[in-house]
Amino acid sequence: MAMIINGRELANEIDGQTKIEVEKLSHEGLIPHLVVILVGEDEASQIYVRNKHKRAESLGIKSTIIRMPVNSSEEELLIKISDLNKDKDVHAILVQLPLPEQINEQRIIEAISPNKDADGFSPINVGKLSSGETYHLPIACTPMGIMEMFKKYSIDLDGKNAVVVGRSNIVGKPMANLLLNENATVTIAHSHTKNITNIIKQADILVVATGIAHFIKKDQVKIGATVIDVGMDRDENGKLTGDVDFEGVKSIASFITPVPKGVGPMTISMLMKQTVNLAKWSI
Ligand SMILES: Nc1nc2c(c(=O)[nH]1)N[C@@H](CN(C=O)c1ccc(C(=O)N[C@@H](CCC(=O)O)C(=O)O)cc1)CN2
Repeated sequence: MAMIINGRELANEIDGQTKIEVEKLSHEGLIPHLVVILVGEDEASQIYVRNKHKRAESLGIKSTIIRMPVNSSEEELLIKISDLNKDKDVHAILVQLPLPEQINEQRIIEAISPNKDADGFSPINVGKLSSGETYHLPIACTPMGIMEMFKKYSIDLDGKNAVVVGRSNIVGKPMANLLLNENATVTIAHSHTKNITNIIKQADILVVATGIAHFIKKDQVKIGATVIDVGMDRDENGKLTGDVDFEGVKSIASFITPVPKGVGPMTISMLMKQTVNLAKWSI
C-alpha cells in the first residue's frame, strides 16, 4: 500500500518557513510585493486569486490584485504589465491563466520582466531551466512544488525512469526539465504518443497532467512507482478528482499524491516562496 504524500501538510510547513523569511526581510526594510492580474470573471480563477491574496497576507507579503474587465484588449494588459515592470515597489507579477480569447497568452507572458516573473513562465527563465542553470531562477510553481515533495519524502530521482504525461508549458515541460536536472531518464508522453500504456508502465516516477479524470488505472502502473497526480478534474457527480484512479493505484504504488490536498496546495506555497526570492534577488 502506497504512502500518501500530504501536500497540504508540506505546504503549511513551507509557508511557516516563508513567514519567518518575510519577517526577517521586513526588519531589513524589504516587504515582498506580489501583484496578480485577473482579467475577466472566470469562477475558478477568482477563487485561486482570492486564495493567493489571503495566503500572501497571512505570511506578511504585500499583495495587490488588479482586476480587468473580460473585454480588455491585449494592448491594455501589456500597458499594465509595462507599468508594473518599472515599478520598484513590485517584486513579483502574475497574470492569472487562462486569459480571454482575444488576448494572446504567450505575448503576455513574454512581456513580464524575467526578474519579476512569479510564475517562472518567461521564455528567458524557461530557457535557463532547460540549460540546467538554476541560480536566482524563478521556476513554474506546480513542478517546483512536486520537486519539494520528492525532497521531503526522500524519493531518489537519479537514474530513475520518469514519465511525464502531458506537455503543457505550465507543468509538463518544466517538470521534465527539473527531473532531467536531477539525472532522471525522462520521457514526455502526450495525446499523440503511440503505445502510451507501455511507456507509462516503465515509470518509476510518474507525473500525470492530462486533465482527464482517472486517465491512469492500476493495471498501467509499475509496482512500487511514485505517482504524482496534477489533475483537477470533476467526476460524474461534480466532485473534484484527479487524473489517476487513486483507490486502485494506491494499492500498488509506493508513494501517491491525492486530489485534493496533493499537488494543488503546493502551487500557492511555492508562489509565495518565489515572491520572497524575487524580492531578495532584486537587491
Ligand atoms: N498564472 C497562473 N495561472 C494558473 C496557474 C498557475 O500556476 N499560474 N495554475 C492553475 C490554477 N492555480 C493557481 O493559479 C491553482 C489551482 C489549484 C490549487 C489548489 O490548491 N487546489 C486544491 C483544490 C481546490 C478546490 O477545491 O477546488 C487541491 O488540489 O487540493 C491551487 C492553485 C491555473 N492557472
